[in-house]
Amino acid sequence: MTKKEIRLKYKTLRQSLSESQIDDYSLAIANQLLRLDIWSKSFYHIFLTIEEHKEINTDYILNILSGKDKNIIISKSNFEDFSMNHYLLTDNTRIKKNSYNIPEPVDGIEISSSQLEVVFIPLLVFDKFGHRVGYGKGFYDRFLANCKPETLKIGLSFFEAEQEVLEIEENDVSLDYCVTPNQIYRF
Ligand SMILES: Nc1nc2c(c(=O)[nH]1)N(C=O)[C@@H](CNc1ccc(C(=O)N[C@@H](CCC(=O)O)C(=O)O)cc1)CN2
Ligand SMILES: Nc1ncnc2c1ncn2[C@@H]1O[C@H](COP(=O)(O)OP(=O)(O)OP(=O)(O)O)[C@@H](O)[C@H]1O
Repeated sequence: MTKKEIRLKYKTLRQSLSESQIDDYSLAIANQLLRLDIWSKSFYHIFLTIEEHKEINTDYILNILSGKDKNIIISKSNFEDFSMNHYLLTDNTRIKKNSYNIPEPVDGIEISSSQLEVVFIPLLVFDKFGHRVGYGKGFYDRFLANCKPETLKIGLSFFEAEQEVLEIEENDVSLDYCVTPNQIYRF
């Protein structure tokens, strides 16, 4: 399938999920993550849920991270150049939704991409090769290109892998792992 076809398929699939399914699957994904050997690092980047797009509820992962006393980093997206700036999440961080319904920090201590050790990545679809497809603005491809090569890239998905996504481009950054409610994929 092409990226366009595949985006439509998974947007529709997501919209069919009930609130309780989203909650159950999000918890299952967080529990799967505990089985990965990724917990000895310090700097973890996580996305905040766009509820309107029925994304994974990342609150469970945030709880794990704060329970383990990790540095938690969240981003602000710039829709003019599709870049992201990263900030340390603290007890004082004020979060506000932007015009795309993405919850974002208002301000805070800025962290550079090169400091990140683990990045949890939102996606619409992934395939058996670790290719990922998002909303099509290239935010994460640009962001991940600025991380160190050894930074762990972990996709989170409600649905299992597609056989193959066509039209993969040079800029598309592949995943190291993808975690679903039922499975851990290693690439
Ligand atoms: N929680 C979260 N944060 C994220 C991402 C994500 O996928 N999830 N992104 C991952 O890259 C970037 C933001 N990318 C986005 C791109 C488009 C739209 C959006 O609303 N686009 C269309 C229509 C949406 C649709 O396709 O249904 C619009 O303009 O209305 C939102 C976020 C950075 N932060
Ligand atoms: N590192 C980069 N530098 C410049 N342009 C880029 C880069 N990465 C991706 N792009 C461009 O961004 C556009 C969208 O890319 P793509 O379709 O892969 O987005 P996506 O991965 O689905 O979206 P997102 O990362 O926002 O979830 C493409 O035109 C692509 O060429």
